Amino acid sequence: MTAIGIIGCNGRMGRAIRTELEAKGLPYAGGVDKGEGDLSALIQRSDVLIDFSTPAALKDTLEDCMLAKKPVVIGTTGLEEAHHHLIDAASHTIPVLQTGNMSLGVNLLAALVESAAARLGDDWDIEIVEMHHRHKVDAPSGTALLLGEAAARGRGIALAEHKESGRDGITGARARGAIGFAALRGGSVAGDHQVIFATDDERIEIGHRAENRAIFARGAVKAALWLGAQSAGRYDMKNVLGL
Ligand SMILES: NC(=O)C1=CN([C@@H]2O[C@H](COP(=O)(O)OP(=O)(O)OC[C@H]3O[C@@H](n4cnc5c(N)ncnc54)[C@H](OP(=O)(O)O)[C@@H]3O)[C@@H](O)[C@H]2O)C=CC1
Ligand SMILES: O=C(O)C1=N[C@H](C(=O)O)C[C@H](O)C1
Repeated sequence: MTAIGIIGCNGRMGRAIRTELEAKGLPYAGGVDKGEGDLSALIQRSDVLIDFSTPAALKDTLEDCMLAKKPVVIGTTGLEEAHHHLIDAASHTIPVLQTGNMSLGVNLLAALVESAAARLGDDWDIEIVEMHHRHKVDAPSGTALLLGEAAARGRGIALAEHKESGRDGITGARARGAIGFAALRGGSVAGDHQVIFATDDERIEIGHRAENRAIFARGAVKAALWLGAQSAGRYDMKNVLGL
């Protein structure tokens, strides 16, 4: 049976994944957390790694996984362009799955958003609103960015060139074709996302609400079991879920 190791094992997601492994009777190879545990030793004794920690940990994780030729599932968000380059480079040596959201619901939502964006012209403004618990440190959320990428793909544009986030003060009118982001933080919200398509006189709103972290943990474990049987390459949840 596939033994799964967790990077960030004591965090909210680390704990949720341990609960999921126990519920499914799957072997837990152990975990590391900030200043706790030996990363290389964990990777050696694991068949697949799951990372829900912090972007700062990613470089060491990928390097050690490459040395040991172990697949890794990356759920950590707040990743920048340089992190994505590291993932691309590692994926030539090992299987790597990275996603801003492990749930079936959000990944299906992304497919719907891509399809709607492909059918609607750029006189339909796209805005993405997300709300998360008060402890979240990154914005926009990884999921909001995943949905923004889906919308941009549908439109045949690059998100980086059309992203508008953090509006404040005299911002000027909205640019035609922009994809906007708004981030709310408060309470214990596990993760709400809404995609709004707005044109003159009408609006389409589609969204997803996570009721707790079990959906992310379930997706992460499913992804790890799937990734353990893949060859080197970069994957996302669409590959796992067959979407
Ligand atoms: N893709 C998805 O589906 C989901 C992604 N996420 C993302 O996962 C990440 C973790 O979320 P969450 O569990 O809520 O956050 P937490 O802060 O609860 O957990 C992160 C854990 O990682 C630890 N950590 C920090 N640095 C390192 C390091 N260098 N090596 C190992 N562990 C480290 C933290 O320790 P300390 O607290 O001491 O810093 C903490 O225990 C976030 O980026 C979040 O956005 C969350 C849910 C779903
Ligand atoms: O930090 C969280 O909690 C979550 N992070 C992910 C994100 O940034 O989208 C996924 C989920 O929404 C919960």
